Amino acid sequence: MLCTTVRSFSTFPKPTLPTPAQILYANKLFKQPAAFVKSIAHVEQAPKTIIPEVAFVGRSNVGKSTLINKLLNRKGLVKTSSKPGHTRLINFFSIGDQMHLVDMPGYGYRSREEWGESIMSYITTRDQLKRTFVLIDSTVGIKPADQQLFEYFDKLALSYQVILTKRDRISAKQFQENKEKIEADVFKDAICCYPQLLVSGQQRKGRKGVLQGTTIDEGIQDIRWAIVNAAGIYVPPQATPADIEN
Ligand SMILES: Nc1nc2c(ncn2[C@@H]2O[C@H](COP(=O)(O)OP(=O)(O)OP(=O)(O)O)[C@@H](O)[C@H]2O)c(=O)[nH]1
Ligand SMILES: [Mg+2]
Repeated sequence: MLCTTVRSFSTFPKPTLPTPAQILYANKLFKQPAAFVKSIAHVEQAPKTIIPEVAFVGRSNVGKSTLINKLLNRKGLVKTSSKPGHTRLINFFSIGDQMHLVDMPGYGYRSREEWGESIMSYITTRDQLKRTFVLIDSTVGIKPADQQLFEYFDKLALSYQVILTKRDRISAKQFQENKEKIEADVFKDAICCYPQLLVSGQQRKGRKGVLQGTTIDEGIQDIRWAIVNAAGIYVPPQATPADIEN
């Protein structure tokens, strides 16, 4: 059986930060035309392509749809709402026909059973799915449903990575405290989780959106690189920005 070893947080691998060339590559890729592909209720209806996919999951209202718009530099391509439970189907968006971003309905609003059926079968059976990004609201932290999901991913050896959202809603000090707690909770037993916690947020008017020493835009760029990397695109660490431009 896979994933039976429990590693302590102190031995969890250190994240490898993207190089300027890798970030440039990811930003260029995300400038390609983005389009809505289709909405599905069951995995059998998913696009019959071999394009690599990454999926975004998390509690209702955590900011999944908003983040996809931000990654694609589009305002209204993905429908968002201040009311939880807005996204009801599994929605596919393409970038330059090279990759699919998959927006999922949230959990924690309607029954988990209902969420579980269609989404779990997509997550567990879809070969094209290369990584699932689990969004956690940085102002709220990890809830039992998130914890259950992490355990499920680890049990099935499915790779996932955590993105902390709504960074702009709390002070730097509060964010740091919440982040450390989330980090300790996520990595305590996780063995299939990528070690870099990613961060997103909205820019606030009249205030530079700062994320742990970097800007919100830089946080979004790191997420773009993580997606490109998950899709299996390799940009060697020794590549320079000039290599990418040429
Ligand atoms: N301040 C702030 N608000 C955000 C952020 N991300 C999302 N929101 C707001 O949170 C609300 C929910 O965002 P959505 O993107 O629709 O959330 P979702 O996770 O797709 O929700 P469901 O589809 O219901 O599962 C909207 O009002 C967004 O404007 C963020 O980073 N900062
Ligand atoms: Mg949504």
